[in-house]
Amino acid sequence: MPTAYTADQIRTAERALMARLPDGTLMDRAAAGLAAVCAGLLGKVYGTRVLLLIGSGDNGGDALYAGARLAGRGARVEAVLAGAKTHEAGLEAFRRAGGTIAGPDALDQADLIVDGLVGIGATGALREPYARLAEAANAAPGLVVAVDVPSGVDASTGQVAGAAVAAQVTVTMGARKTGLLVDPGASHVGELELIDIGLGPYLPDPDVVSLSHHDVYGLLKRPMGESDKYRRGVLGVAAGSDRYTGAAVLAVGGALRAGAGMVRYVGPGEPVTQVRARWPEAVITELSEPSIDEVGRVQAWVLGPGLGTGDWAHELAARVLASDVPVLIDADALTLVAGDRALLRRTAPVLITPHAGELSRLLGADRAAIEAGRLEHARRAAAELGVTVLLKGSTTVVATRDLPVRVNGTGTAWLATGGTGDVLSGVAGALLAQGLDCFDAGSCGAYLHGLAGRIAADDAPLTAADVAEAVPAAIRMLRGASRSPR
Ligand SMILES: NC(=O)C1=CN([C@@H]2O[C@H](COP(=O)(O)OP(=O)(O)OC[C@H]3O[C@@H](n4cnc5c(N)ncnc54)[C@H](O)[C@@H]3O)[C@@H](O)[C@H]2O)[C@@H](O)CC1
Ligand SMILES: [K+]
Repeated sequence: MPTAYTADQIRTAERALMARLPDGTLMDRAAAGLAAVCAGLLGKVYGTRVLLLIGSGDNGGDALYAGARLAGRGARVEAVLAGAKTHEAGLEAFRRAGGTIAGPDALDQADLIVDGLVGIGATGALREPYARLAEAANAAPGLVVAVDVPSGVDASTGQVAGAAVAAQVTVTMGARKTGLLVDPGASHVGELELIDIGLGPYLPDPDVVSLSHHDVYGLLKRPMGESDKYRRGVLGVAAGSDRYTGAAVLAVGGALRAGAGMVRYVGPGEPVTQVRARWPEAVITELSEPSIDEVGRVQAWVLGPGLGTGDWAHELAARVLASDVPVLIDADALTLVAGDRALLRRTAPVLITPHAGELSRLLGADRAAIEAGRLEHARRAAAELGVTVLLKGSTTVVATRDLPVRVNGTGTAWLATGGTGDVLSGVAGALLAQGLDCFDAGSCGAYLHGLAGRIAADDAPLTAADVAEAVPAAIRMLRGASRSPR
């Protein structure tokens, strides 16, 4: 399971490791790894032009030592010294190897630009001249390799407060940093290369984790010989209204494709007609009153897509939430809960699946602040509301109390289209009904949904129905990856 850490966690581990090693060993390991990645990108190192952007700390030191190694292999290496001071020993090694100092104009001639401005020691938005150099590097024609963290990205949170380097490759030292996995930071990273500097034994419990194919395949339930549809999990779906019918069709579709043993759909006349036409597999209860008394036993509910937010919807939500099984709350039901927090007073578990706008209503926080600080707000919602939170968006994160947040690594920008959230609630709901807890159902649901999105899109537009359709292919892909040697 890939793990990531805050800057403070990394520093503490580095101190413990450094105490056991001769001075300079870690930086030497870091620089060797960085130089090897740069050499791989350059192909033939001899005769190429490399430009280092050097800040005042050890991040610049890494870059200078790596630059010295590349100069030793015949590259023409220049450094722009951006800080009031420079890592002395690194600069000396760089000069000894034939490296020279240049002005920012040299950026345009470089085949490869190494961003050694700041790493885990940065605080706040990049100051000048760093900010200007970061933007010039992004505009220059050469490949950009970030050392440890793209400068301008907060290593611990992924927040980007101003200008930031957008790298093609980020070479990170010792362990992944949380900010490399969470947007907006994650979108500045490019390919992520992890250099082993021996930090492993000194690392604490991770700040965040991201699941792999193998992890998700291991968490999913598979039908056994004695399974029947009831044992495979019955999901109730309370969704749709006479005004919004599509959401119900998509949520039921997501649930069926993700392997629910049975889906019991409840709703008013219009969506019932649509669901019946599209999904003859669903068992349907048409509601004239907002009640679930006539619905048979279910192991979990999905509540909310297209439900509406009037009195009828409120009453149905109250009835579903009064049940004693896990409930996934999405879309309109999140609006209902934001207006009436008492609905959340229940003993069985709750998984909420908001996007930033829905979470802003639940927390009374600014939407832009949530987009900028996804982790912090997902954690806060889990703590304040006592629920598991799946915060949707460019990086989906799943938070629950007292466990490292799970950051979803699948997905594609093509998923940002109407109805995909309804499919996700069906997929995660099916996993809840199969007996996964809210945290596993949310994180595996997001993972499968993202993977299905990639399969469905294949670099072209998709519809929400395509995503539901691709869920079985996503599950097969997990199986294939889990079988092959790792
Ligand atoms: N500590 C270690 O043993 C190792 C550290 N390594 C490298 O060292 C880095 C950390 O080095 P440092 O702790 O020296 O910190 P950094 O080099 O990340 O940055 C600190 C310097 O940047 C300046 N700075 C901070 N915020 C700024 C801003 N917003 N705009 C402009 N300047 C700003 C500070 O004044 C300080 O001089 C890691 O990211 C990694 O690259 C690696 O060599 C591995 C080993
Ligand atoms: K950097």
